[in-house]
Amino acid sequence: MSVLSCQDVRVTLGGRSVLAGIDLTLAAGQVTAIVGPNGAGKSTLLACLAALRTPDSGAAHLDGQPVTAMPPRALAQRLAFLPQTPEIAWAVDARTLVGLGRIPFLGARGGGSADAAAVTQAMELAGVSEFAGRVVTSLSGGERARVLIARALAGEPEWLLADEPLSGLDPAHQLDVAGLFRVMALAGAGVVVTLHDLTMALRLADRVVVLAAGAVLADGAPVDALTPAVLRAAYGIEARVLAGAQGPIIDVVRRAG
Ligand SMILES: Nc1ncnc2c1ncn2[C@@H]1O[C@H](COP(=O)(O)OP(=O)(O)OP(=O)(O)O)[C@@H](O)[C@H]1O
Repeated sequence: MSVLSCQDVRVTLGGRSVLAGIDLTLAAGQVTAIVGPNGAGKSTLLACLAALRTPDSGAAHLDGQPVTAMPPRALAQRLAFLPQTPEIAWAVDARTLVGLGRIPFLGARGGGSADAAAVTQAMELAGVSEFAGRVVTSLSGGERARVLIARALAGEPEWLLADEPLSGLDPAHQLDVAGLFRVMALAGAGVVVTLHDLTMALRLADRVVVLAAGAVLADGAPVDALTPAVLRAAYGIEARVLAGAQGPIIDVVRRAG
């Protein structure tokens, strides 16, 4: 079973400690949600795990190898990163964009039938087959977000690190994408997502890591990590965990006094 981890990761930006020594060991086959207030360091942590940022000290490892020392192509064959605000500068059609997810696997002669099949399957899984011929810049924000999820899936990654992948999606598509993450985890992939929707974190994740001010405040099964006391300390809110029809929901009552 693949393991993605980081040890004593520290990042200082603009003279401020953004990550203050993070230790995490993430197992594949699980959905892990990283939650926490704005500026807590969630995106910075994800970037360190994906080798997109080199920490000032400490390191992230994939199966014991420092991610920043792995050849980018080898890492990209195993790990896909979905940024929070992806830019699409090219007016290409959606199928071409999703095909970019196969780049780490292409040989000198370009893609073959296996690559084409992976692209088709990724578009089906993400529910974007109907957009195949549409120019991506003409798609709505949520449609584009799902095409980018398909691009990440096209590489059939062992690890998917996604920064707020559900923001901008309507409730039905949030459920679809959450279900997709579950299917990936059941198939053995490691899925790590940052989320602001705490009820979604409760329902979607096997494990929740609560970051606040660059430190891990809680880490465990969702109902153990997202307690009223943790939410008060992390966000400064009074919240209740209620029984909903489909499982627990988090009712945010007010700011803590
Ligand atoms: N280049 C930079 N210079 C100074 N500070 C920075 C820089 N980049 C990020 N930061 C700060 O680092 C902190 C952590 O940012 P990060 O994007 O990791 O937070 P986050 O938890 O993902 O927040 P959000 O929920 O708002 O997306 C923020 O306070 C941010 O302003």
